[in-house]
Amino acid sequence: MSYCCSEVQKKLMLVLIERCQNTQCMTAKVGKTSLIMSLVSEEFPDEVPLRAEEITIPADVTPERVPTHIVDYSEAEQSDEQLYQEISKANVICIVYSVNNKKSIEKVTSHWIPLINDRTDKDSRVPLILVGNKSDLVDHSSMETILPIMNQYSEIETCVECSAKNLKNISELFYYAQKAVLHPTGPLYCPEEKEMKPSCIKALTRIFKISDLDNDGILNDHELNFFQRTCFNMPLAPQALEDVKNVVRRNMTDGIRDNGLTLKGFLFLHTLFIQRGRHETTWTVLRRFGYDDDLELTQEYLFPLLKIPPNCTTELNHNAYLFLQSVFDKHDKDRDCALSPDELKDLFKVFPYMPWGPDVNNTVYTNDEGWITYQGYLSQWTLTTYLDVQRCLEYLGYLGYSIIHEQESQAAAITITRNKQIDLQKKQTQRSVFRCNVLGARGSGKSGFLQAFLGRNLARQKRIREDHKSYYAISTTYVYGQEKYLLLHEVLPDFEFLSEADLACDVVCLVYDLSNPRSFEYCAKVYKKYFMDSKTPCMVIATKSDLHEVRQHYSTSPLDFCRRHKLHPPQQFTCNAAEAPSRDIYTKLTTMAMYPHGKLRCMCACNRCTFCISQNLLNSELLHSVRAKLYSVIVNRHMTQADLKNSTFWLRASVGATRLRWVTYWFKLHNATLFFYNKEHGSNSDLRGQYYLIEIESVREVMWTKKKHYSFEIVLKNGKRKVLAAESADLRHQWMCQLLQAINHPVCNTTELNSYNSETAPDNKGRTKSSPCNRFVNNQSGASDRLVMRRHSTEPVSYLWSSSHHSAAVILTATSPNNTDVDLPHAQSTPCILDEIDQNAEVIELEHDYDVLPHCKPLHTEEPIYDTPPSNRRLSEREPETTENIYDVPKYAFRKKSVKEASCATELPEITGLLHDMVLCLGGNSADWVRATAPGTTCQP
Ligand SMILES: Nc1ncnc2c1ncn2[C@@H]1O[C@H](COP(=O)(O)OP(=O)(O)OP(=O)(O)O)[C@@H](O)[C@H]1O
Repeated sequence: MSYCCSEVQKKLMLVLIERCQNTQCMTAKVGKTSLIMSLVSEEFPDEVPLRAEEITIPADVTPERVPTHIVDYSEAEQSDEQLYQEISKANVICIVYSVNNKKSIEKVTSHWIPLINDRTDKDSRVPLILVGNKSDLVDHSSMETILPIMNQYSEIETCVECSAKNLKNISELFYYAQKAVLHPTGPLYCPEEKEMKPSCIKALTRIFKISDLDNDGILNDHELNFFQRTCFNMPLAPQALEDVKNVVRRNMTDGIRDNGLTLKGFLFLHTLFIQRGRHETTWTVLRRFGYDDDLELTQEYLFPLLKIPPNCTTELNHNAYLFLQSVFDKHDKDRDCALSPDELKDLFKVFPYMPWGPDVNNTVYTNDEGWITYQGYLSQWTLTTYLDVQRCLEYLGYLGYSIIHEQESQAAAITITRNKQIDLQKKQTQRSVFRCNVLGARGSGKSGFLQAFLGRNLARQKRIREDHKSYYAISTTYVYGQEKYLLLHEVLPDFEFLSEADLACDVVCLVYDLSNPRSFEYCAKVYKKYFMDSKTPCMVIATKSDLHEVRQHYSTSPLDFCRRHKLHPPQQFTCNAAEAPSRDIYTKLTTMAMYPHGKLRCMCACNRCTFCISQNLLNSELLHSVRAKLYSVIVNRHMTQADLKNSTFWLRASVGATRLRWVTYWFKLHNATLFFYNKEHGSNSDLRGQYYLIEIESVREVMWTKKKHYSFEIVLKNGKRKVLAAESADLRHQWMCQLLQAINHPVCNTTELNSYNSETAPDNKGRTKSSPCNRFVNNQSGASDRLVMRRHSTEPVSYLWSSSHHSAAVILTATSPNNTDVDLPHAQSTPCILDEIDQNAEVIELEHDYDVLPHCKPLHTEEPIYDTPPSNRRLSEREPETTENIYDVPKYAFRKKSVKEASCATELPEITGLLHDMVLCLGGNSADWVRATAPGTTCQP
């Protein structure tokens, strides 16, 4: 339950008044000071002072958690002036009478209520509580006399009979006093009419609409649960939900439809709560949805604090877009991806006013019927967020963003971008919205340029009414695959009075009419005066390019002007075409805005100017082939030096995602590179690829038992592995030594390559182990890990292993299914791969980039196989605990529940909030309810 902050902070002042004007009355005191003293000391005082000291009850000991001041009034000690002062300060006033003293009851209406009303504003009447003390002295109730008074004066919130002597209803009296302040009846209900006030109906209707997530006019079970959880932090048990609906069904005909609660049923329930004195339920709902005591949305709710540092802009974040998307979907009933006038009206029903005027239709994309499309709708929100973030927050508040998305405040929807200066320094930006100011002389075609961005040609633009004209246009463009918003703003052509806002933007468009000789002059002047020394990129646009171009009456031509100022040449543009105008120019503008440092390629398409001619030359076939030749010469320079005649191995590589096919390659180690070719003794043209030794992290021997592959593995620094295999153990050893020496591994300078024959030492599961092997150099056994310098990787793994062919090796690239590290012996346990190796396969053409071979069939393994027992691996290399691996749910979710948690899990949710009140209000007759909700005798209007 969340109250509005200001409400919780409120200090509640309670004034108890009783005044005796004659001695007779003095002897018959009604006992207000005794009431205060009984509350404080919890016993009836024998001796009572004329007036109790002002008492402050701290928030944590009051039922509603509000600090409460109790002020006593004594005529003997205080003047009328002091009484009036206390009345004006009070939030609630208790008028105490004595149940056995008729005169004191009469004075309530004859004296006290008029006196208080005279001193308070009619619209903000202070709530009154009638307190009948000394109930211990009579055996009848004063309620019969009091009820008509309550009906007569709406400011009387409640009445309570109590006894200071036997402490009956003392704490209840103060509870009602607090309640009268925190949950007043006045704004909600009209006792005379016996119905809710229009402002309350309006607020609850808005709440209903927001909670009706699918906008079908019914709160279904899901929506009711969401509502209950949102307002009362408590879900509804399914049975309880049914009970509630049954209760509404019994009480009215159209309160339930299609098994859901209608607006009528919803309002009926709240009327009932209020009538039965459960105002706090309605108030809880109202406050949760941002309302204050006057049923206005609070400033804190609509305008949460949001500090925007200079040079930063405001954008909607992903969550906010998702929310707005759901709002659109909910109102686009005919699913045509556009909002018809009725749909738009329905969407804004939760607003106190219509926020979008007809100009919005000329600011964003619309469909053929002129209705705002989905894209247009999001664009308009983006525009509001960018130009006026406070307004955006307000609108989001009306739509209930923070409630539906369970956010702290509307401010959670906003992203404040990085300071633009930092973006410029770093030469990169994360912004999504870029502003382009469009400047130009009168009639130069600015409006046309804006409207063309929204896909409207001249014919369509002519249909726009002058009073519906917009000076903004916003839509999306794609720059290098990223979707960005470009916001065009038409600046009034008031040369002398361009404000800072007119100048501040990410890119400038200087527009001139090429058919008007006086048009360019304005652009030139504006540029020189405002933008020449700024870092804002500028683009000159020659509009109406379908018309005859005339010479501009300016000292230099537009093209020369652009050249002189290092601007792009003027971009020709027209919106006078049958089809929608091209969007290229807007993409270019966005690109310039995003990368103000970058140089765009020539954007002119005239094919006449120098820019176009050089561009064409650069793109020409001739230049391309020269460039390619140069490139290949440089790249191959290294290889031409290699002695290609010395190739001694041929290798195969896998191709195909589902079925492994093998390609044979010949490998050659030259200097710091391992080349592979299509052919044995292949020339440069047969070169298929290479590995640089610098990329090799380790080399080790691997082997498996079934096939006699003399294999060794190269682990690259990027985590990939290649398994090569020689036709004999000797050759493998030589290759390994060569490679190890090449990567400067010390082992190759020694005779430490072991002659351990793994074929003779399979592990007890029939798998082979990885082991260095070199029977020609040194036949020591053991130390099998010494050449193994592997690291576990989550990247795809590659295998290479030997074929039985002379001087050949096979390469297989595979991706392990779960990105787990799989070793070569593992591959042996997947016969599907091995069996498909065609040892005699012919050369098959491979993709050029060997390292990006298509993925092969995923490997299905029951258990991973490691060179070293998992316990020997470093902690970081170990597999996580299986329990953590098997379940998607994190481990902590499986922890043993505490007794409290366990009991919570099995129990049904506690019945509180809406349901609680429904049960209380509707479960029995009113007398039962009065007893249930208020111990002691209380009456409500
Ligand atoms: N390609 C074109 N061919 C012929 N007429 C055109 C062309 N483009 C625009 N116009 C016309 O030129 C006139 C001026 O265009 P537009 O209103 O776009 O200019 P503007 O710069 O926005 O003017 P203002 O400064 O008065 O707002 C309009 O009447 C428009 O119909």
